[in-house]
Amino acid sequence: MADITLQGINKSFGQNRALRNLDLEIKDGEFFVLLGQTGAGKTTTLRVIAGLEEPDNGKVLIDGMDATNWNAAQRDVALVLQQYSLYPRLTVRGNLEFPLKSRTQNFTPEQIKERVDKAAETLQITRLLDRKVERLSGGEMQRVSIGRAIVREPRVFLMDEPLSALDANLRDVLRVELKKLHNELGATFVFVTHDQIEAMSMGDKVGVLNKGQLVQVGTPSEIYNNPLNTFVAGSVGTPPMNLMNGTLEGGEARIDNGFSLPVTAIGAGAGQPLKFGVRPEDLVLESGAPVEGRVFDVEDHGVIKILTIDVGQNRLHATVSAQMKVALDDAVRFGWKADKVLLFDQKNGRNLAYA
Ligand SMILES: Nc1ncnc2c1ncn2[C@@H]1O[C@H](COP(=O)(O)OP(=O)(O)OP(=O)(O)O)[C@@H](O)[C@H]1O
Repeated sequence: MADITLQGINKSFGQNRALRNLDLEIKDGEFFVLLGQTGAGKTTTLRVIAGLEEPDNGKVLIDGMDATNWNAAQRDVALVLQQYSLYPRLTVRGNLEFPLKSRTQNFTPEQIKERVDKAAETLQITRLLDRKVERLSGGEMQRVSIGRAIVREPRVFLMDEPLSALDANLRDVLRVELKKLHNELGATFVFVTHDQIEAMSMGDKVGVLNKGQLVQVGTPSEIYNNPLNTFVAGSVGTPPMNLMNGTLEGGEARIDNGFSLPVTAIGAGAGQPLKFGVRPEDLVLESGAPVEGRVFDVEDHGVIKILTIDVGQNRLHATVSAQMKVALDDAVRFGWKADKVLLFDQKNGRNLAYA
């Protein structure tokens, strides 16, 4: 079990600044998700925590102790990767035993068997123990790689997009299982992904990384409901938040080349160029609503429909009930939930509620 703290970490590869003054605090036993697009610095952050990458400056603390100069083995962390990195010719049991048989470990054969059997049971792969790894499916292989981390009983599990090579159904199953595993083990998990659904559904805390900087850390609902800026607002939600340029006048949002609707006054933002943010589920479609738009696209998702609506020069997404009868090119009327509209500074993208 361990707290992890990164303080002022910088890491460059040549001209390329992968991490910029990164501060991060992960609490003991937390399921912490690092969310970011490709190249944001997620893997580099994990490798710095693991002791596989040396930061140019800054500190890594584990349980409050300065671990910056500790090697990977001293840190007692286990890394699970997207690529399985298993030994294909060994059996599942052979792969699970492997980390316990290295020269620096002093486990008796009984202890090894006990740990392997326990991990296999936890991951429901007992029936596969004698099978060669090369004859497993992708999902089974990923369970084995997680098993290889579990047998070591590390203080921290570092997971680098472990589900991204799996098909969607299997990803859903393993997402739930990983959360259960985290509860059972009570260990600290740091989980890296570019998939916002994974991040929001798994994390106790989510840290949003952009260009080597941590933009916001919060619970999934804080990140969703109160994004620090337009970058975070656009990083979570399917489809993401609608963002429209406009100004605030007399308690109304005047959307450029579009429409006017009331917003709950927050006492800031009048007279300056703004971006108004509203989630697709906070647009309200009903006859008699104040604004008219035209349906550009309809996506039927079974339980809900996602409409793309053109209003003047703005293109908005709205989530509606699957029962709503609507077709391409229909005229629809909508309003919004005035208390759900967020105001962002148009220039720097910051949520005015944070300013
Ligand atoms: N060993 C390396 N040599 C040179 N550049 C590197 C190296 N490792 C990472 N980088 C660069 O550092 C930046 C951050 O990379 P990193 O792999 O941490 O991002 P990431 O968020 O994990 O991306 P992805 O989702 O694509 O894996 C990228 O611009 C990458 O090209």
